Amino acid sequence: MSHTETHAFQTEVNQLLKLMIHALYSNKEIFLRELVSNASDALDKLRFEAVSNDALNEGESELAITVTFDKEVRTINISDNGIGMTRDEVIANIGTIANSGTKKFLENLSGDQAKDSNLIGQFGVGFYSSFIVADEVTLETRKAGDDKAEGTRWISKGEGEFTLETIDKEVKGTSITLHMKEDMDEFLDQFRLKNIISTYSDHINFPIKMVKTEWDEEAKEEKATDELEQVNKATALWTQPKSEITDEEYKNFYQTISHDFNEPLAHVHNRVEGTLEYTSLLYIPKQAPFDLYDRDRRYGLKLYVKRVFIMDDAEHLMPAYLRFVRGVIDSADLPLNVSREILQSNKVVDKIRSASVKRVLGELEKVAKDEDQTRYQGFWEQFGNVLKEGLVEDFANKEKIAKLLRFATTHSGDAQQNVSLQDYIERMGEEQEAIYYIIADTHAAAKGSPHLEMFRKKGIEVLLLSDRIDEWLVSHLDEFEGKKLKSITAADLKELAEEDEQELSEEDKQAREALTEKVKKAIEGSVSDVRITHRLTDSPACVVTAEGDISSHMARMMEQMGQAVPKQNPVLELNPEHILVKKIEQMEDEAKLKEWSLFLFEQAQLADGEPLAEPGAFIKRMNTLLAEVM
Ligand SMILES: Nc1ncnc2c1ncn2[C@@H]1O[C@H](COP(=O)(O)OP(=O)(O)OP(=O)(O)O)[C@@H](O)[C@H]1O
Repeated sequence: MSHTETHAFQTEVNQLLKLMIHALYSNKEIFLRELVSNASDALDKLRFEAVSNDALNEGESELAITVTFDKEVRTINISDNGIGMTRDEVIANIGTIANSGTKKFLENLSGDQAKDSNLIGQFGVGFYSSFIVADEVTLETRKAGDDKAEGTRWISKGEGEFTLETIDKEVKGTSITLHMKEDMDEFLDQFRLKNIISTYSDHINFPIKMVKTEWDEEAKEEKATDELEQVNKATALWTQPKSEITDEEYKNFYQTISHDFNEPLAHVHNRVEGTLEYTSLLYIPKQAPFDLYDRDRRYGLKLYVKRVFIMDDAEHLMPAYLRFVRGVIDSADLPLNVSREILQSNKVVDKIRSASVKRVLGELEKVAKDEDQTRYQGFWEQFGNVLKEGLVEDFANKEKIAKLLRFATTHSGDAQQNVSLQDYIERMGEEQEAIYYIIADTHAAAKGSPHLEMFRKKGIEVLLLSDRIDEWLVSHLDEFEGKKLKSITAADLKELAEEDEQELSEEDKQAREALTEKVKKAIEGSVSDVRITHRLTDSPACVVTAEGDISSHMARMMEQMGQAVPKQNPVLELNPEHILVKKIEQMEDEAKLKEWSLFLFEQAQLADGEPLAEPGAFIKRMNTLLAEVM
């Protein structure tokens, strides 16, 4: 005798369900696409596993999905004779969110349903979409090859709990019955269901069957017969010639394989024949999933061998920096029993991968060249920081990736990253040799840095970098099209100095030397050197990294990551034209000189976003100095 156990959903599942029902209400019919897509995955898995273990077929030769409905009792049923699930798998897959990233994400929701529902696009839709249309869902499943008495029935109203029961199940696979909500009559209709299937699931690789109906002349209506008929084409979309596939079909196929309810940004579809034979259909999504930065996240490509599904998440087919690409690769050259280990060091895979990467980058280049920049801007906002990883990861395509980068710069001054390195070079003056950048913790800090003063005055554009990965990025991108990339906070910026120095008299030069010596002596131990600046016009002082040292921004990042960073003193640069510096130059009293010099040093550190060693001492010093002059 079986007994019924009641389990509570994880709180996160409840939250997700509520959000999904709210967000997808106007798109209700996708529940069918999602369930059919899951059924198709289950058939794919069975077909693959049965290659090496025929017993899993349990004597059934045809793999298919059946969709039926019952108007009287208000139910729709979607069944497959695929791989099925064990009881433990049901618990793990349905009603739990194993992924820690999901939990973290949900903790960040605002509670404002309208606002949060925009975020649902970052999730896969999947099984839970059943609850948009159903007030109770019954899932019955049995793993292929298991004892027929070992089936599992899962029932839930989608309100906090589900029950589990062990049942006899004759046919392997999964059967899902949706008890439809009161206002969902439209779906209890042959024509409507058939229509949804042909819109979204025509190219599912397996037959989808419905009960055949016949016109009953007497009753003047369609009547069900005992026969089933196939209602989809069941041809894998990627095997069709490009010219015969509509945009709508490409879009629907994307949504089916990705469980993403947004449209894709772009796709590339190629058939390759010759020494290698394969087809690839690759999609670039519009919106990043919430777990794009989660290390445990699965990758998006499905691998097929001669139309037989082999595996999901075939991460060797795309490098990590293109992990957002979804789609299908179907090879005629790999063996059916190919494993993840074999994929790791396989020449065929390497070739497919490098050609696929080129296609994706080529497509991005095309989108980037569009006159209307909104599509590329959208892509960049979602995936720009991931693409930057490619500069380090993919040496062979470094140039191509560098061309796809976009930056905020002093040209417009706003935070939007929309300037390419090519745009920058086109705007460069003839005598400018380098591409200049500044890195800070935030865009505002970069934009407000005193280091920019001279660049502004001379009309030289500077890249304003403030993404965490940027420090790493510039350390791997020394040059672009023959122009060096140079930090404006680095020690030597001689090119800015030359013209200034030529105009100086010998006397002025000596005075400046005396000034720097004096200040250096006054705050010895805090700075590695004191120099006259070429960078400032309005501020009295700034700090720069001593030659050979790592930048202060990098040092801060390393400290945050718990790494030991050797103590390094910066160079203090003084602006001799500034009134405060002029006053210091005249100062005789050593104690006073020390206080003023420290004060300049500390404010320069603050302007650089640098935390002060002793903030309390700084405030005290400032107040004393203010009181003196008031
Ligand atoms: N018909 C089915 N047969 C066998 N297993 C299934 C079936 N439907 C769902 N599952 C299992 O439940 C899991 C969760 O399904 P769900 O639709 O929630 O997410 P998913 O298919 O993994 O897609 P995504 O997370 O991208 O939305 C699946 O990964 C699969 O293991």
